[in-house]
Amino acid sequence: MRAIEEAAIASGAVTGLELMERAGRGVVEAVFEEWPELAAAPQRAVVLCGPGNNGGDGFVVARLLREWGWEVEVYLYGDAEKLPPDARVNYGRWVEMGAVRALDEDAPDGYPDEGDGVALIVDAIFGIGLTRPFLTLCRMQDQVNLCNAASRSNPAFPHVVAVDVPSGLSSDSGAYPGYEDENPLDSCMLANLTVTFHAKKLGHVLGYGPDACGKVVVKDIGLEGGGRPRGGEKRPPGGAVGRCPAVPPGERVTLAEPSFYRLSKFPGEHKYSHGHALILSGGPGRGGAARLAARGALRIGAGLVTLGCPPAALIENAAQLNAVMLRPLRDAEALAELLKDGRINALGLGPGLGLDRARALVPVALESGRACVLDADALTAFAEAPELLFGLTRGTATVLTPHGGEFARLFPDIAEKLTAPAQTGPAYCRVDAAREAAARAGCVVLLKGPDTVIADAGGRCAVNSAAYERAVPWLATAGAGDVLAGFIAGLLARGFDPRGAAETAAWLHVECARSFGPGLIAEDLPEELPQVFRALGL
Ligand SMILES: NC(=O)C1=CN([C@@H]2O[C@H](COP(=O)(O)OP(=O)(O)OC[C@H]3O[C@@H](n4cnc5c(N)ncnc54)[C@H](O)[C@@H]3O)[C@@H](O)[C@H]2O)[C@@H](O)CC1
Ligand SMILES: Nc1ncnc2c1ncn2[C@@H]1O[C@H](COP(=O)(O)OP(=O)(O)O)[C@@H](O)[C@H]1O
Ligand SMILES: [K+]
Repeated sequence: MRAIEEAAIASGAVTGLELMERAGRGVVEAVFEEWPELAAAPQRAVVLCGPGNNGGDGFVVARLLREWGWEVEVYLYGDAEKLPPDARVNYGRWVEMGAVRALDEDAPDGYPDEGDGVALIVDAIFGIGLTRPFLTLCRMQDQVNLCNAASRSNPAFPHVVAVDVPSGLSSDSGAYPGYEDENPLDSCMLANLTVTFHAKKLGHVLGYGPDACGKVVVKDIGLEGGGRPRGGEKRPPGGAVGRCPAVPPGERVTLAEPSFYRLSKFPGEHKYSHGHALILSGGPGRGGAARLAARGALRIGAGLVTLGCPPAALIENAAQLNAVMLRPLRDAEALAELLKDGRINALGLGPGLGLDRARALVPVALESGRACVLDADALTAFAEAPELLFGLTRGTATVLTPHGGEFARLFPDIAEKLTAPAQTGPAYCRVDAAREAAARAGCVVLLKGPDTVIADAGGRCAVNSAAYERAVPWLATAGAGDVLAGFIAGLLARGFDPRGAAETAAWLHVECARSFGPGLIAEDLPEELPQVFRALGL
C-alpha cells in the first residue's frame, strides 16, 4: 500500500491529503450503506484516533459525520503535536469544530453503554502502521467489544467500524503481536465492519483477520491498478491483494482466482486434448482416498483418468469405478513401464498411497518429468529426509499440498517460525511460510486451511480465502483434501501450469463446498463441479 500510495503521490495525480479525505469519505459511505438506519437521521458517534495517518482518517470521519449533523466525540491516543502532516491538518480542521479528549487508560469509563445513545464507534487508532503490540488499552478494547458483540443482536448498542484494520491486528499477517497465551479475540478491538482502501490487505484474510474484521468493504480511493475487473472481464468478487504495477510480481499477493478461459472445453477437441491423469493408490481397503482424487480429476475435465493400484486391490477398485480406468501397478518398475505411454501427462500421488509405496513411487514420478501433485503419504513419506524430496522436486512442475501437520513434517523450522507468537508488525505469516517453503522445494506449495496459500519458487503468491461470504466450515471433512489433490492433478493433465492449477483448483474446491452447503462430505465435491461450472457460464 505504501508503494502504491507513494507512486500515486509522486506522479502528481493526487496528494496524501486528498487520499485521506477519500478514505474518510469512504468510511462514512460504507457505514451508511451497511446500516441505512444511520443515514436516515443524525445520531451520536465516538471516534477513536491514533497517532498516525489512520488517526488522520478518523478526524476526517469525525468532521464528515458532524457535517451530517451528528454529535461526535473524538478521542486521541498520542500527542497531537507529533501527528504526521496530513493527519495534523485534519486534526486542525476538526479542532475548529469540536473537542479532542485524551484517550488513555482512564478514558474508557466515558465509553458508551447501552442506552447512552451512541450509535457508532469508529476505530481509527492503528492501521497498516502497527509495529508493536497494542495492549495498553485492554480495558477499553474489552468495552468496545462488549458493544460489538451486543450490536450484533441488539441495535441499542453501537456499531463498531474499523478504519483499514481493527487496531492491534497486524495488517500484514492477521496476527496480534504481543499475545502469547491468551486468545487475542477475547480482548482486542473487534469490528462489525472494516472499511479498507484500494484492495484487501493480507491481515483481512489471514489468521485472526476474518474473526476480527466482521465484514470487509473495500473502498476505491482513486489509486491506479485497483482490484476491480476491467470492462467486461469476468472475475470473482473480492478484488485482489496488491494488484499494482508499483509492486513487482514476486512481491504481489493476489486473491486466488480461477482461469475461466482455460477451464472451458471447445468443440472439435477430443479426450486426449484434455490430458491423461494417473492417480496412484495403495493396498486393499485403503483405496477410498485415491478414488476420491481420481473422481475429482475426471470431473474437473481431464480427458482420461487412470487409477494405478497394487494388483491385490484390483477387485475392490473395479467394483467401485466406471469412467475412471484401472491399471494394476505393482511397484516402481511397473510405474516406469506405464509411463512409457507419453499420453499420461500428470500424476497424483499421496492419498491412501502408503508410506513405503510412496517412497518407491514418488522418485519415479518426479524423474519422469510429468507434472505431479504430491499430497498426504507422498509428503509424510519424506518427513525424515525432506531434502531428498526437494532434490527431486526442485525445478519440476510439481505441486505439494500439505495441511499444517504435513507442512511441519517437511518444513519444521518454517513451521516453528509460523507458530511462534508474533512480537512485531509485520509478523511472520502463512504467506511468508508458503513462499519460503516453495523456494526451498523449488516448486509450488499449497498450504491448506481456511486461508489456503499458494506460492511458487519465485515468490508469486495467492491466497484462497474461505472467509466472510466464502466461509465453508463444512469443508473440514475427511477426504476433502484428497479431492483437492485430484482437482489439481486433473488441471495439470489439462495443461494448466502448476501455480494456475493449484489456484484454480483451490478456488473451485471452495465454490463446490459453498454451492453444496451444509451436510457436505468429500464425495459431494466432485459431483458439485457441474453446478459450479454452469454458474460460471462455462
Ligand atoms: N497517504 C497515506 O499514506 C494514506 C494513509 N491512509 C491511512 O493511514 C494509515 C497508515 O498510516 P500510518 O503509516 O501513519 O500508520 P498508523 O496510523 O497505522 O500508525 C502508525 C503510528 O503508530 C505508531 N505505533 C505503531 N504501533 C504502535 C503501538 N502498538 N503502540 C503505540 N504506537 C504505535 C507508529 O510509531 C506510528 O506513529 C492507513 O492504515 C490508512 O488508514 C489513508 O488515509 C489513505 C492515504
Ligand atoms: N474450516 C475450513 N474452512 C475452509 N476450508 C477448510 C476448512 N477446514 C479444512 N478445509 C479445507 O479442506 C481440505 C482438507 O484437507 P486435508 O486436511 O488434507 O484433509 P483430508 O486429508 O481428510 O482430505 C483442505 O483443502 C482445507 O483447505
Ligand atoms: K483501525
